[in-house]
Amino acid sequence: MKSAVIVFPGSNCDRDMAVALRDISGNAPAMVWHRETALPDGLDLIALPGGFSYGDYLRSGAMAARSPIMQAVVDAADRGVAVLGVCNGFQVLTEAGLLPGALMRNAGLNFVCRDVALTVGTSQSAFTSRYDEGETIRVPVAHHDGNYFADDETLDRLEGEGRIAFRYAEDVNGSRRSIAGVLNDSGNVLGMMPHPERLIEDAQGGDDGRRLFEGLISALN
Ligand SMILES: NC(=O)CC[C@H](N)C(=O)O
Repeated sequence: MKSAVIVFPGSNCDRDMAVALRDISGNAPAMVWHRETALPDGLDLIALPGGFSYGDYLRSGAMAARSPIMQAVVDAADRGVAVLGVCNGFQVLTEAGLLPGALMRNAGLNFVCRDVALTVGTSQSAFTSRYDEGETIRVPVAHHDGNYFADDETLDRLEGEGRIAFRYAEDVNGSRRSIAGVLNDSGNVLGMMPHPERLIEDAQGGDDGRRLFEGLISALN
């Protein structure tokens, strides 16, 4: 599998994402600085990592979504290349219009940094194929802007089309309908606030995040 990790000024989970992709796929991803305007040829996966791009100024992800590389990311997503946005990466994907909705300040106005229980919303996507629908997993979150908002019509459509990949199984940040991760209408773009790349081996306290990468890699190979 050929992958790339986009690095923005203020990204801080780019190396964790690179280690997860390298260890699980056997190939190190290309690290692509946000000022580039083209991606490497033949990519199977583009990962937008967590962090605090542009210091979260304006709105989390808003300025990164306008970085030069993002046009190439949008074009690749439109061609069907898999795109995974984690935490700040999810915020960038909504700001770039690749996913519906917005990530607002957490309902409690606190930065939430802990493992949370998630329910898998669908196993009918490359990203979630190694999970069972309805399964509960534990994955860490670390964010202050994870409160997912979309209007009722959008939420109904996401539910009806099986595009809610993960839900919080406990109260975390006030997200509407407990949404923790959503897919685009083609199923090749996933944004999620929890960090699967931080939980890929027992030394990290568990490996519930590993199956996301395993499923994706087997679907893309
Ligand atoms: N870990 C992260 O990616 C943090 C995301 C984001 N900047 C927030 O705190 O909401």
